[in-house]
Amino acid sequence: MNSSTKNQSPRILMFPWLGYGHITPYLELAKKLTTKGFFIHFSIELVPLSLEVSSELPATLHTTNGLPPHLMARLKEAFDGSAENFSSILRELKPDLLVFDFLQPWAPLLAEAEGVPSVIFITSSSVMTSFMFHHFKNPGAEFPYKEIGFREHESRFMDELLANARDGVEREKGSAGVDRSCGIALIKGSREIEARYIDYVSVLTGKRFVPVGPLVQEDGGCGGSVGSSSSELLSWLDKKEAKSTVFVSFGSEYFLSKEDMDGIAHGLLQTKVNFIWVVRFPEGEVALEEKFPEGFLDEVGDRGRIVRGWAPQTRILVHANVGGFVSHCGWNSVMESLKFGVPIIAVPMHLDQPINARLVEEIGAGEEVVRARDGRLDAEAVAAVINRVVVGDEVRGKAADVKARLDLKGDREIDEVARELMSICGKS
Ligand SMILES: O=c1ccn([C@@H]2O[C@H](COP(=O)(O)OP(=O)(O)O[C@H]3O[C@H](CO)[C@@H](O)[C@H](O)[C@H]3O)[C@@H](O)[C@H]2O)c(=O)[nH]1
Repeated sequence: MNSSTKNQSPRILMFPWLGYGHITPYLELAKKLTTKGFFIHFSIELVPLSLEVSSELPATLHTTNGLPPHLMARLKEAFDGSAENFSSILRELKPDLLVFDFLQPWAPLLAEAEGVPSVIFITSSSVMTSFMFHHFKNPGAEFPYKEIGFREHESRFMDELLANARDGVEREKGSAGVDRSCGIALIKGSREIEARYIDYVSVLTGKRFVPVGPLVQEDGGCGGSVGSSSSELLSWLDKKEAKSTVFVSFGSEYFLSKEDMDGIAHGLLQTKVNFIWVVRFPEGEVALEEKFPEGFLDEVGDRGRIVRGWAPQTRILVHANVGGFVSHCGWNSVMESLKFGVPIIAVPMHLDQPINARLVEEIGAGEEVVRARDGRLDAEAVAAVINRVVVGDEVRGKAADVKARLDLKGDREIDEVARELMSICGKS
């Protein structure tokens, strides 16, 4: 954008939390808003990592998952310690608006001191956000939507979330920064699938939540180039039959346990579907034979592809030969699958994922593999759900309906967001 456009356009400073699942929705929102006449500044690298944290970080670790708790606390401190740098950025840029993440609820206070209004943008689902606020505001009371909740074997996740929430309650009086958001709160998602949860979280917080839409690239990013190993993978997929292949991936942070690896591997073997499975391990490069059940890789042959570390997920999901997504139900993965009409075989792991998986079942665009009472992932259950979702018509049909509804909605949600933000910037 040239400097004259920059001078006339309302300028937004975006400040996501430094995690892949947070940065990408902020980038997608930024791209959409530039098409609606905004100029975007993007700030992510603020942490003074010279703080003793960096020397102690294990070399193979690429996420905060599995980070020793004392280092996690230190990392959080380092993030909070970036406040001073952030103030100077605000002073220098003097944006018309700050868009901030709920994990950095101190940012709007600094913006206020510089006379800059702020709007929160939450990258989690509305179902999860309303569920959490319900528990902040009404401890002990049952969530009004009965199908949404943790199962017995997942109770520790609820404890985990509430422990985080308690931290938030102490630091932010339970608002996670929503109170400081100017007029509205933005959230990733669409009224087409979450209307009642968007309304409920608005009631709970007294703040109008405005969904920004799925924020998924229309064509799965097919315009850009991919590396040679990815292009070889996509050529392999081209040769398979329509809707014959499942994509198996568990986001950017989680490492599967040995038991879950076995359950999924044996489950896949019991079906006839083709598959692409993205695997990563906390210890970095290890021999695949050590990680999969004995004989698995030979038995699979050309029916499956194992990808180490990272695959072009959206390109795979948009491909006509993909018929299902075995997913942990991270919110970005759910939105990508729904946007491309790919039915979900839900295998939630932790955090918000079980709640997102219940939503996927509720809207009918997928089915969950229900674990045994002790949390075990049963191969027969994995295979049965894959077969129902990929080979049967019912779930696929519902996923196609959801896609059609999201497509029909088009850019109307982002148009509304742009109108709201223009008015907060005082430009409408
Ligand atoms: O091989 C891969 C793996 C992931 N992705 C992309 O990475 C993102 C993954 O995001 P998500 O599905 O949300 O999973 P996580 O990375 O696990 O996200 C974290 O953040 C989410 C949003 O707050 C939460 O819902 C999750 O529980 C939490 O683990 C998606 O855009 C994927 O397309 C790839 O492109 N290739």
